[in-house]
Amino acid sequence: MYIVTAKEMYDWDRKSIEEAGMDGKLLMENAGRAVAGQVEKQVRSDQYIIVLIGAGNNGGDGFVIARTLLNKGYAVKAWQLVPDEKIKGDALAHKQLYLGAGYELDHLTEVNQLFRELDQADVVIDAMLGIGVEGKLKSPFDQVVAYVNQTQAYKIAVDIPTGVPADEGVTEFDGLQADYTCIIAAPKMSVFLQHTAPFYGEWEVVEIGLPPLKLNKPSQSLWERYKAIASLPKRNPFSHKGTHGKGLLIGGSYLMPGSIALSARAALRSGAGLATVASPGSAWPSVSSHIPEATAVDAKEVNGMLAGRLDVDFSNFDAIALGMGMGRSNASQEIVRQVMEEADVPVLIDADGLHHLKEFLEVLKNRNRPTILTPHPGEMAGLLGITVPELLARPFERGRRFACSHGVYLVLKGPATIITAPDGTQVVESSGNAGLAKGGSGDVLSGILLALVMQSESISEALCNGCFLHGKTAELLTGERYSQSDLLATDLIEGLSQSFRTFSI
Ligand SMILES: NC(=O)C1=CN([C@@H]2O[C@H](COP(=O)(O)OP(=O)(O)OC[C@H]3O[C@@H](n4cnc5c(N)ncnc54)[C@H](OP(=O)(O)O)[C@@H]3O)[C@@H](O)[C@H]2O)[C@@H](O)CC1
Ligand SMILES: Nc1ncnc2c1ncn2[C@@H]1O[C@H](COP(=O)(O)OP(=O)(O)O)[C@@H](O)[C@H]1O
Ligand SMILES: [K+]
Repeated sequence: MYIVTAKEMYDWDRKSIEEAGMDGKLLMENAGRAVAGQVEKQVRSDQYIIVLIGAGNNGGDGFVIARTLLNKGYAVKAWQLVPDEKIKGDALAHKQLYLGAGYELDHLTEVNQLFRELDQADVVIDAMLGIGVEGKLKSPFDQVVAYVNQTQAYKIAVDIPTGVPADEGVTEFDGLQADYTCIIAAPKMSVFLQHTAPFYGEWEVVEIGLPPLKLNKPSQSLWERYKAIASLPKRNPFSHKGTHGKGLLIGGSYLMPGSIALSARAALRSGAGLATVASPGSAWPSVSSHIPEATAVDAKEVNGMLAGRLDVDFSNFDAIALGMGMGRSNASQEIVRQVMEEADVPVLIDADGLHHLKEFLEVLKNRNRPTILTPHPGEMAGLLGITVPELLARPFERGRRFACSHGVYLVLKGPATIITAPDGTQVVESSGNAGLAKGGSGDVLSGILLALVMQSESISEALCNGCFLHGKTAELLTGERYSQSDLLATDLIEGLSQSFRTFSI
């Protein structure tokens, strides 16, 4: 499923009408009917529904929704919030169909009158503004949105909650706080941004009859369950341990032995054939006690942290993951540089590895084999030299620019993880929950990603599937045995079995 900007959505609309011969009024009918269908699943016919209608095509959808629900016997009142002359084009055509069907329309003359009605409503359908919103909400929408937000009614937004921008980059706005949003045709970018996503509530996308073959393909899409099921690695009955990849994991330190142990264990639980750990000797007993299946290589250390160069032939491995629990000692930086310059295999860099890498980012451009960076927003902001709020205001654009200019795969982690390929293609993986907001989940993810990179033809698919398994495991576990509060990274590793059995079929 594609993720669109407002411009891409308008472009789809235009192409459907101008090049594929669709009729704008038909698209609006389809949109309104599809939304009404979702409303019917959630609302009883004895509940009092108010539909709030604005001036543009979002308001046009509102007329269709109100008419469709009234046709089916629902208790609906439609309120037009703008003067008659503001309603034009397809929206006007649907207003006329609404009135032609004999239904009543209330006009906003005095807001307190509407507010009294809103106090009585069980359900409010927000068809005030959609993707056409520009700037801060003007009167009366600013007052109406503020009032609706504090009512008890169940709030359903059409396409996008009023006031919320469709695109990234706008951080100051007043938005309607929806319980549920019925999104038209494709999710907008703001569904996945941390400052806008909460306004959507639960959301679903409805299909409205746009002709897919005639539409431009946006460079952002959403990773979905069916894609994971089709592309997760399958075990060959005649395989041996070498078939599934020999991974080298570099990291850990005397005071942080847990991270690398979590990564190594997650890699083996995710199908890797062999996991070899390069950690300081002082950390190794602790690491091996958590993952006896892993082997070790000798590594020099100073003050319990990796130091100097590793005496390892990187060509003996199929991929490397670097940085988990490594610590930030200057002495460890040399290893990061060595791996980046000498390892002719895919390399994943996480955590403290990213901190060291920041000092010599130019090395990325010289690598012949894939490099994967897996920062959380704090680490990404550090790589870019900006603040976290600056990053989160435009994570798609910032991430794309960085991945393209440095030639890397970027896994920008968060509630919605944005995976960018070096060609700028972006996939959002949005599974998981706040059970993952705990130290160690990132280390588990690194191990899963390492394993999948070694077992997949496509790096992008491996990264999407790795994030999918990580998030889905958290969902499965918190739906059964655990809660989001008590879930540990170690539980996540053991829970991977359940995800593989569910999705890798
Ligand atoms: N394929 C498709 O794309 C389909 C799209 N469809 C639907 O169309 C929607 C997009 O419709 P759209 O383009 O008419 O924009 P929309 O969001 O209704 O707003 C425009 C109005 O808002 C007003 N306005 C703007 N900013 C404002 C502010 N700050 N404060 C106050 N007012 C403000 C602006 O007023 P003006 O500035 O002109 O006074 C103008 O009148 C889309 O979300 C979906 O629901 C479906 O029907 C089916 C097919
Ligand atoms: N609220 C959340 N919802 C979904 N996923 C989350 C949430 N919080 C964190 N995650 C996921 O958990 C992981 C945390 O990684 P990271 O911050 O590197 O953790 P750590 O370094 O502590 O192990 C990422 O994959 C992130 O996407
Ligand atoms: K809306």
